[in-house]
Amino acid sequence: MEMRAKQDIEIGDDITPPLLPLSFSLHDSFLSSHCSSCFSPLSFPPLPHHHGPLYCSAACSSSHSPISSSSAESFLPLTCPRSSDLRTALRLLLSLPSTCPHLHRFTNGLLTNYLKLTSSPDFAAQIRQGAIAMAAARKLRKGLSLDQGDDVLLEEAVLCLVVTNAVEVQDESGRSLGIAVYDPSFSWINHSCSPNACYRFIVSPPNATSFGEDSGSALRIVASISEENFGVCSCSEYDKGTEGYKYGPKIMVRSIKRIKKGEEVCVSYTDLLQPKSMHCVSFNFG
Ligand SMILES: C[S@@+](CC[C@H](N)C(=O)[O-])C[C@H]1O[C@@H](n2cnc3c(N)ncnc32)[C@H](O)[C@@H]1O
Repeated sequence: MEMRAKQDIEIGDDITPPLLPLSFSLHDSFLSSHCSSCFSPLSFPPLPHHHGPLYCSAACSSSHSPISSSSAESFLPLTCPRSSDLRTALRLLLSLPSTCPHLHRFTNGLLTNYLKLTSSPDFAAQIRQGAIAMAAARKLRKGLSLDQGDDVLLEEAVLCLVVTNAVEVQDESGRSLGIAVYDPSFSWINHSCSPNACYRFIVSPPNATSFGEDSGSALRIVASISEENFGVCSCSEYDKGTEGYKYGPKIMVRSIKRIKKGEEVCVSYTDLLQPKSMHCVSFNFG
């Protein structure tokens, strides 16, 4: 899938409204200093060696802690590498069907890239290890233990979905606080080394209106089926999307060039200040 402009767009225009995430998680190193729900800095000093979620307000706690506890993330081993990926995937599983009908794309329209990602034996082993940790946590929450023969395909697919679609959420100083997965309005936008749009985050506590949030901008892009997906899926299958969060880091997309109606809208998935040769090669989209 790809996204195209619905109309002519001028440079510097907002092309999406602020979008709330479908799932998100702070990186381990920010769990003790930032709110796990809205990602704003906590007003009290960091709690050393703290691993679970902390919240800035009762509103954040009541919106997020039920999700955090039903996702089974507190049963993950403490030493999991990149546990923000696993927490994001576990939280996403709460809103997805418990079976895995399409390995290639979930019913919310998001691509998993399962076959492509698991074609590398090293990466396949990492995905499997993460999926086993997730499946074991889900079973432990029910007082059960994972059996050797248990199928972890659903967990593997959702972890691949996170790897494919999650973006690093940065604060104003460019620090990467955690990751978030957004619905197809954002996630269907492809990468370009010469993008015509960029994105930024709105990280603020509930009820605080941040700059740009009240701009009243509408969604000015529309899904289009790329050659690769032609005949495999139709946009209407995914129109409803998945219900996301009420709080969390919001994302907005803005044009950085004039874009003509029908033209594909692309962002750069990486820091454009890196040498060009590096970031184009690293995605291996060839
Ligand atoms: C966030 S998704 C973007 C939407 C995706 N094209 C889809 O059909 O859902 C990221 C994935 O899209 C594909 N992709 C993104 N930009 C691409 C590009 N410039 N060329 C080829 N594939 C691209 C890669 O498979 C990548 O892992």
